[in-house]
Amino acid sequence: MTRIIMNGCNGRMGQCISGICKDDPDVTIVAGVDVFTGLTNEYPVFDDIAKCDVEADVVIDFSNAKAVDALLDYCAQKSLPVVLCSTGLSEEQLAHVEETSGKCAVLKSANMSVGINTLMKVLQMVAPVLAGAGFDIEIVEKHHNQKLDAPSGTALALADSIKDSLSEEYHDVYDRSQVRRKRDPHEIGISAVRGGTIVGDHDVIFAGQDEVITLSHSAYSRAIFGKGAVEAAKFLAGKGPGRYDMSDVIDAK
Ligand SMILES: NC(=O)C1=CN([C@@H]2O[C@H](COP(=O)(O)OP(=O)(O)OC[C@H]3O[C@@H](n4cnc5c(N)ncnc54)[C@H](OP(=O)(O)O)[C@@H]3O)[C@@H](O)[C@H]2O)C=CC1
Ligand SMILES: O=C(O)C1=N[C@H](C(=O)O)C[C@H](O)C1
Repeated sequence: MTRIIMNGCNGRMGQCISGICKDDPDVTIVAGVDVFTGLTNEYPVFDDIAKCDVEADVVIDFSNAKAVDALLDYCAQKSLPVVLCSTGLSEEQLAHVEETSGKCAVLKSANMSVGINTLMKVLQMVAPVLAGAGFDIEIVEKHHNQKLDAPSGTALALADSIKDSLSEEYHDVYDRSQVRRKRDPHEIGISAVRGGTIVGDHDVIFAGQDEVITLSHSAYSRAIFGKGAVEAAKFLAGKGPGRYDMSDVIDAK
């Protein structure tokens, strides 16, 4: 039985994961942490990770970038593996993630779905061919109107996958409102749409001369992220210090 601390337990993803864990006999949430304590849960809830004094095997985090530093310090101090899913982390926080992975197991992924993680692999095959043939690369992401960060962590991770696969240097461009020049062929344009209850759509557009290829992923429910996070928690429990990602979880299946 994998014992989970759910950081951000009263948010959209925290509640989704609480439902998934109820139906999975191999996992149990032993405690939750959330600054919002207005919900009733079947496990104790702490308003600060530092107060969470329960025995656990792993933390799943879907909270807020602001919560991540205290979480990393807690996991490092307890040598507790952490599945880090919050997005919008600063460069300093990314360095903190790297440093923490020397003290405990850290699996950081901006998207826990099988589909997006497969798309990343597909992009590494496709992008060198299409970029080599002069296709421009653009990413458009769409999310609900409650999302705090833009562009999405997934859009940034898709762009990173593409850049890793290319021999020439490419750079991300987020805002063209002040630009008075033609598009640089080595740009990866990233655009964010926010509205309604869109769970998460990502289009990777390769635009060439008289032809366009678009690779799209649409999330129809948060369960795809929740199931991935619970599988990641099972995988990470008991692992020693180091950096892991969703491809480790998917490949281990
Ligand atoms: N990797 C992935 O696959 C996915 C990642 N995400 C990311 O996960 C994060 C959460 O998403 P979502 O569930 O939709 O967001 P919500 O805002 O619905 O939930 C986040 C919860 O965390 C709480 N919170 C804020 N600060 C802290 C803190 N310091 N300690 C503990 N809890 C805190 C919030 O409280 P309050 O509302 O009072 O601020 C809220 O209850 C986001 O960064 C999102 O981008 C989302 C989906 C998939
Ligand atoms: O905030 C969300 O909702 C989501 N955030 C993640 C991101 O920023 O990429 C993943 C998913 O698309 C939903």
